Amino acid sequence: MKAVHFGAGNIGRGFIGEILHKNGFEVAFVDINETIINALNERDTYEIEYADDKHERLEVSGFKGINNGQNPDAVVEAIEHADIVTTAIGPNVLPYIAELIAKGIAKRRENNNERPIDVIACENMIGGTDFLHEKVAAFFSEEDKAYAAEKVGFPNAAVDRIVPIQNHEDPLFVSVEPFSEWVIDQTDVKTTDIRLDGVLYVDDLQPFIERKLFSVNTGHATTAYTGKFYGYETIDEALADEKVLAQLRNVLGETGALLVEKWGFDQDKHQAYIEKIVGRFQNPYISDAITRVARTPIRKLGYDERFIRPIREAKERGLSYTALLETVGFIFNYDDPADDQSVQLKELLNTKPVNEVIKEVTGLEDEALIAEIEQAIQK
Ligand SMILES: NC(=O)c1ccc[n+]([C@@H]2O[C@H](COP(=O)([O-])OP(=O)(O)OC[C@H]3O[C@@H](n4cnc5c(N)ncnc54)[C@H](O)[C@@H]3O)[C@@H](O)[C@H]2O)c1
Ligand SMILES: O=P(O)(O)OC[C@@H](O)[C@@H](O)[C@H](O)[C@H](O)CO
Repeated sequence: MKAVHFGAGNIGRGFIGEILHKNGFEVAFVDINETIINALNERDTYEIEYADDKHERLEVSGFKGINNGQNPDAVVEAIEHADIVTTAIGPNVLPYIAELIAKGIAKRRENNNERPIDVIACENMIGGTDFLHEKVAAFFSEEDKAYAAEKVGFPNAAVDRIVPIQNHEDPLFVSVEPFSEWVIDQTDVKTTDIRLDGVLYVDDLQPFIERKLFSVNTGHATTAYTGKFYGYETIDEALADEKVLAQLRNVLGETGALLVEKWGFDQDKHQAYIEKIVGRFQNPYISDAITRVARTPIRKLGYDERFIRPIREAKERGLSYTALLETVGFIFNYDDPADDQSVQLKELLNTKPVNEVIKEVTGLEDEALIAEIEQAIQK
């Protein structure tokens, strides 16, 4: 079995690569990072270390690297012969790889390849694969469209594992938290004979992705932006401060109340899920930079993203969103000169009225809510 995976970064090598390897796949990692691609081609193995007191390691083998910037034809060829295509490159990058995926699918059609294939975006985004599908379909001919409707699955997915930025001499070595969860919407899967061990296949992904995004990611981002406000550099360091921990717990209390009401989750089980998350963030064997978790703040302020969507839905249901609003205030005040979106956000705030910036980045039209956000920013 063959897989093509876009993005040989932290989660790519540290989770998707792990699962594909354990399931016996040969993996072609596609990336523009020359150091990583060269290392993948020079070496037969790389190691994953599980960050706990045992420090166990897994040796991953059976891979190669393709630089899509330098060798796009090799990517098309790899997709032509693959059983599965996965991505973990960041939502903003998905449009840039869409054409290559479309070309690979067109090649399969031209060669009368009857074997189905699934394309799965493993990004932190609701409807990530739907978004990628839309971008890929824009490059389809009418024949490709008909072929893809029959032979190409685009299932949405949720992935969860904390993989911080790696600073090792070995560019392939990756240290990951032991916990992991990969959930795939099986209703859109076309390769029904492939069932990846380590993946949960479900009929309705929505409760899973919302639970993950609005607990793990809303909580993580809350820790990062609140932590940065109080002068910290890493997530574990920030959570040692009771003010940051309290903000995290308050936010997870608000999204938890929403999720329990919306999806009918068992209250106690959800509380246990929250406790697990707090423990994961406090993992002493992981040092996760606030700049990584807080990266691309404009994306994180999006209409369907980890803050604005739970705020909108909590408001609709008459639930509390005070702590979520406070965190949004911290995001608008976030400053990382090395993050393009942070710089862009500052520029917007320096050149336009605050309520206009809020509308622009959040997509909100609810004037009362916009005013509440403005107050939170000023506070
Ligand atoms: N790291 C985590 O803890 C984690 C967990 C779950 C989900 N995710 C999601 O996975 C995605 C990737 O996150 P990450 O932390 O692994 O980031 P990362 O920066 O470590 O990896 C992204 C990789 O994509 C590559 N890339 C960028 N542009 C590219 C292009 N045009 N073509 C090919 N490759 C390109 C980069 O060189 C990099 O190696 C994000 O959507 C993130 O939200 C991350
Ligand atoms: O990847 P982002 O920028 O959407 O979010 C940053 C982190 O919260 C995220 O990468 C988590 O580590 C991950 O989602 C845990 O599963």
